[in-house]
Amino acid sequence: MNRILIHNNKTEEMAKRLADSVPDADVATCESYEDLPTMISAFKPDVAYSICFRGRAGFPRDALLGPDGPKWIAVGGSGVDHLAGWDPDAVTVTNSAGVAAPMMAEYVFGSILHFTLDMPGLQTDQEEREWRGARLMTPLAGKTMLIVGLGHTGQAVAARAKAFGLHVIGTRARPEPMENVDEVHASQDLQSLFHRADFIVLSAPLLPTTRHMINARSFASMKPTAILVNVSRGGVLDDAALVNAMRANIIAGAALDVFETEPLPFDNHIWGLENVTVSPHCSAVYAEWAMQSFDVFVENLKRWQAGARLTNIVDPARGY
Ligand SMILES: NC(=O)C1=CN([C@@H]2O[C@H](COP(=O)(O)OP(=O)(O)OC[C@H]3O[C@@H](n4cnc5c(N)ncnc54)[C@H](O)[C@@H]3O)[C@@H](O)[C@H]2O)C=CC1
Ligand SMILES: O=C(O)C(=O)CO
Repeated sequence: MNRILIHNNKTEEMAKRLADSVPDADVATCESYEDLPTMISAFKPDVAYSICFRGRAGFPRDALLGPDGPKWIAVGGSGVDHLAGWDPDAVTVTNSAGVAAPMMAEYVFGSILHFTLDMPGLQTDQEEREWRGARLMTPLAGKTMLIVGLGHTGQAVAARAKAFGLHVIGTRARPEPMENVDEVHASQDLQSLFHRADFIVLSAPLLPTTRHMINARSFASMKPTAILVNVSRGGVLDDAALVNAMRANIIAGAALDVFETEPLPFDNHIWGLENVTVSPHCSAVYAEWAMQSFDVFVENLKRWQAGARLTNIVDPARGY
């Protein structure tokens, strides 16, 4: 019988789903970061379904990857940077990439439209009961969107971008032609693309090679009218460079869902920047997301028990 540990902040429904779908499993649950190390040494799980549900600070990575840790860690999201450095010969890491991609694409377009329809200006007029007349709208059709990271999320964004009539260019680790993307470029060509983009969407994994991939040099090449949306990881973007760029009006707007430090500290300068929206790492979160992600794991668990190859295995060097 397999020992399966569910490490999440809503374990009850998951344990029930597991009991229904995989009845011959010994299941334990843990809803905190603090209790996980003790739980792992007592229970010695074969498998852990684990999600980074409270931010990276205090995440019990070492317990999960330690000698009593599971042989398979199924991450209930897409990003696995909180487990960075795992040895793939000792532990297999899988994810649920793709589940939240449609939601994140809606977040991206909601954020862009917030700026292009001048929602802040309209809100001000309404609050002041002031019929100021037309505020200038910016149509999306004919503009260029640069998607940095054409994986599940990037491709979901691209599909919606095409419906808006955007010209879509993007980068990925292995460039190959793909639907809804007019030009797919290699990741190392990124710097040469910024000057063409009206909208820049970050959806690449955080790796040593992508840390601060968007930096002062990148901002210097962007259009002053550019709008940046980051739904990937805070570390992909150099926060200090962003603060400088926004203060100097080097770009027009930014929508940020992820930050180098999460939760974003009270005194962080980003909170007070003009033309910047801040959301607390929630672009993927909707009511059904947790269980839909868990279902990816359950299907994989059936494969594991049948001795078949797992899906969604993440390569630690590539991050996907
Ligand atoms: N804000 C949130 O709540 C969420 C954030 N994420 C973040 O977004 C990232 C992407 O998520 P998915 O689309 O599901 O991942 P995915 O694994 O489907 O795609 C990642 C893509 O990034 C590309 N890539 C790798 N290195 C690159 C580089 N140097 N430059 C450009 N592209 C590169 C790969 O070719 C791959 O196509 C995750 O790693 C995670 O960090 C994912 C889901 C939710
Ligand atoms: O799936 C991910 O990587 C997330 O960040 C979910 O919040």
